Amino acid sequence: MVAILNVGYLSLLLTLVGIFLPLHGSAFAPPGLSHLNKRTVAQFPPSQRRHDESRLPVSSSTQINMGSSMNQPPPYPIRVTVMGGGNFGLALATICARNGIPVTLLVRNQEIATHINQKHQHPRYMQNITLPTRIRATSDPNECLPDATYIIHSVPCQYSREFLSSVSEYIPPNTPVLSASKGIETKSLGFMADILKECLGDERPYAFLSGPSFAREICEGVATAVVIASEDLDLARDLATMMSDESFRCFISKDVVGVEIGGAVKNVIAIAAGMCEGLGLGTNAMSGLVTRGCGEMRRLGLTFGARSSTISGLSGVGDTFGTCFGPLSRNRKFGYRLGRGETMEEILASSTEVAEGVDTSKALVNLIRTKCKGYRLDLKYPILFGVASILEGTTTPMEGLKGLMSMPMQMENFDERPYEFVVKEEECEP
Ligand SMILES: NC(=O)C1=CN([C@@H]2O[C@H](COP(=O)(O)OP(=O)(O)OC[C@H]3O[C@@H](n4cnc5c(N)ncnc54)[C@H](O)[C@@H]3O)[C@@H](O)[C@H]2O)C=CC1
Ligand SMILES: O=C(CO)COP(=O)(O)O
Repeated sequence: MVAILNVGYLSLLLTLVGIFLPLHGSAFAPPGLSHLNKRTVAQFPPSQRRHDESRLPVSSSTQINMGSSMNQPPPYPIRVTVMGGGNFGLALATICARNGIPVTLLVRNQEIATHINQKHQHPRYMQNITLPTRIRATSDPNECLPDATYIIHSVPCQYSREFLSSVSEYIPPNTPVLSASKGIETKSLGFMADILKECLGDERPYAFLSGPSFAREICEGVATAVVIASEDLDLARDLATMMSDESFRCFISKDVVGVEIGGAVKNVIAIAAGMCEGLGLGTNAMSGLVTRGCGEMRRLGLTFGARSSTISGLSGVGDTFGTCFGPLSRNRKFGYRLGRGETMEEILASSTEVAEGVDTSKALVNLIRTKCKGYRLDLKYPILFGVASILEGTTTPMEGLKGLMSMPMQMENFDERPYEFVVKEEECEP
């Protein structure tokens, strides 16, 4: 009996190890940077060689105090700057620091930078988390952007344009930028890819990180899997290799649109899921709502050229599950309070956290109205339109629920052929 249990335990352990092994590592390769460590010191990641040869090797300021770390630094000079010292910026900087990479956090205020440098904690975000000593913070873009090998952007979507415009002059034309922000800008109806290209130019290589990845769990070193998408697969591969370690596993993709649509829509579905819980509904309602929400995400994704497999992947269904069912989501919490009967004004006045789904919801329905063909789009996207009208104050969560429950009968999947046709086809089969 003990032997059987041990075999079962061992195979479960091996499965988990398989899921979270670093991107290029063989089953028993050392964790983190295993692929990069195979390269000689003279070699650099292919995306860097191609885009930025003139700027390698980087300045000697790379050799800052390494502090204590689990992993060895990569065998070539590299430095990362994370723009945005909020929850996720801190988490992304922590991942890089854990992998031995000198990382600078660009924050808005020098007092916060000094606090982080001295106490290795953020005064406001990530309470009770001690940051790796390798993370340095500054409020001076000139100090950390011109010689960064990679720049990570982690400022909320609605503030990104203003922020990027203020720092663009410090970012050299070829430096690759990895965006971790999720959402659609209300003014332009653009995704992060559009905002970045408009603010930093469309020649530079961009990548987009998304998936179920709560900042706190990352900082606590709990196993997390994400996807990094880029039209430049070499860049996605290099970033994924650089960031993957024993607790952070990056997959790669070329489907930027799909990854961005998932990241934006899941926040709106999470608000709906929170309302469902706040209304006191049960597991049946929640499961039905989230599944139908993912269907709307897929419909929108396919309209915009995303791959169906991306929607069912980490950045789509995966992040939707994390955000709708996990306790940490700010969007789910926002929806919960709405479902309990609080008004938008009350929630906004008493909350220090940004629920990005609120703005994204507005942007999404405008985007659908502008870009999608057909009439009664609200019947094609009832959850997305329903959340928007609740946030606008034209419907209550209870009325929204009643609306969903009295929808006209329709095929479960929008791309299914009508039933009669399928029957006829089957009848014709030999
Ligand atoms: N928190 C999380 O667990 C995750 C967050 N993300 C994404 O990362 C991005 C950043 O999110 P968080 O770090 O959680 O946000 P946050 O609300 O914790 O921090 C926002 C940061 O942006 C900075 N900022 C720069 N310009 C700003 C301006 N004009 N107004 C307000 N803030 C400004 C703030 O100083 C702050 O450091 C978001 O798009 C979010 O969707 C993605 C995955 C997980
Ligand atoms: O995107 C997230 C986790 O993947 C964070 O979600 P919230 O913004 O709802 O907290």
